[in-house]
Amino acid sequence: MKEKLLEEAIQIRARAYVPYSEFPVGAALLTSSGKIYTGCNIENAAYPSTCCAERVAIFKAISDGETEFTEMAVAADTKRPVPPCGTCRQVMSEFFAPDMTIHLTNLNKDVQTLTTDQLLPFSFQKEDMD
Ligand SMILES: O=c1ccn([C@H]2C[C@H](O)[C@@H](CO)O2)c(=O)[nH]1
Ligand SMILES: [Zn+2]
Repeated sequence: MKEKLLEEAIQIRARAYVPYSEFPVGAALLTSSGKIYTGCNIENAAYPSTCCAERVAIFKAISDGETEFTEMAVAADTKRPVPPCGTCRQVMSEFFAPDMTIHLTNLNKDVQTLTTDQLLPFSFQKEDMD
């Protein structure tokens, strides 16, 4: 499944709306029921209104009623496997198990696989507000 997710993440970059950065990113998220949700980055003339590929994929899945995820892939044309931004890491920590695997890649298919907790250790959680 890892290879399929990497391929889908690379392919969905074609749908990215990136007139400002010209830097398309793709993501593919696997649910525990076996469904794949893809996402691409969607930019805006008001730059901070941009949504990253990772969050588009996660929010598509959540809005479809999905709650359990097993694996994610993220791809961009980078020298090293693309590192997700801090906001996406925080959103991943909200919805993914601490030991869920996230495959980061580039167009050479160099892959770095990390867990949610490795991407954002000591993340703020809803239990911290109890
Ligand atoms: O992991 C990442 C890193 C960057 N971007 C997007 C945000 C913006 O559209 C562009 C440049 O930062 O890349 C993502 O979608 N995911
Ligand atoms: Zn991000």
